[in-house]
Amino acid sequence: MLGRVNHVAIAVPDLAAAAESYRATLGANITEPQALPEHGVTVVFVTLPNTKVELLEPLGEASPIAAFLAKNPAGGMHHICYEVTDIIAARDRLKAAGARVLGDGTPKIGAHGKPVLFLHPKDFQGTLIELEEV
Ligand SMILES: CC[C@@H](C(=O)O)C(=O)SCCNC(=O)CCNC(=O)[C@H](O)C(C)(C)COP(=O)(O)OP(=O)(O)OC[C@H]1O[C@@H](n2cnc3c(N)ncnc32)[C@H](O)[C@@H]1OP(=O)(O)O
Ligand SMILES: [Co+2]
Repeated sequence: MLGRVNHVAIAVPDLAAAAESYRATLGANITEPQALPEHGVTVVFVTLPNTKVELLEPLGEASPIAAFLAKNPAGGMHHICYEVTDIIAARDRLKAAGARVLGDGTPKIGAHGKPVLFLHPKDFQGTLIELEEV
């Protein structure tokens, strides 16, 4: 069911500082900041030869990363995103297996303009999983 790792996400308290650290200190290519109010985050992607790193900063009053940053004020690894070819089939298979699909189970459009869903970290070894249809 799982394809490539699309991205690994890091929640950060200061997106500009994190992006500058990746650009200037690590010499990475980074994208322009993208505000995604429906997801409650602003993102920058670090583009790498084999995958991407997504830097996330909270946006708005009800950001889903606010509690995570309260527990990890300096930031930290937040989720891993796997590609799937059929997100509805993947969702239904996971639900049938007892995994908790977050939200109402309807995919949202993610940062790449593709449908995404999230799976509860307590069901997957303490790691929040994002699925992205490609
Ligand atoms: C940019 C768009 C898109 C893309 O295209 O790439 C994105 O990536 S958007 C990224 C942000 N969106 C989301 O994270 C949506 C899904 N997340 C959620 O619905 C919530 O964050 C959550 C996972 C349900 C957590 O809810 P929250 O209210 O923050 O915390 P809880 O207290 O309910 O947490 C319960 C439990 O889980 C632990 N936890 C929380 N977040 C993580 C995490 N990222 N990784 C590992 N574990 C996590 C939390 O610590 C709690 O554990 P205990 O303390 O043991 O109870
Ligand atoms: Co993501």
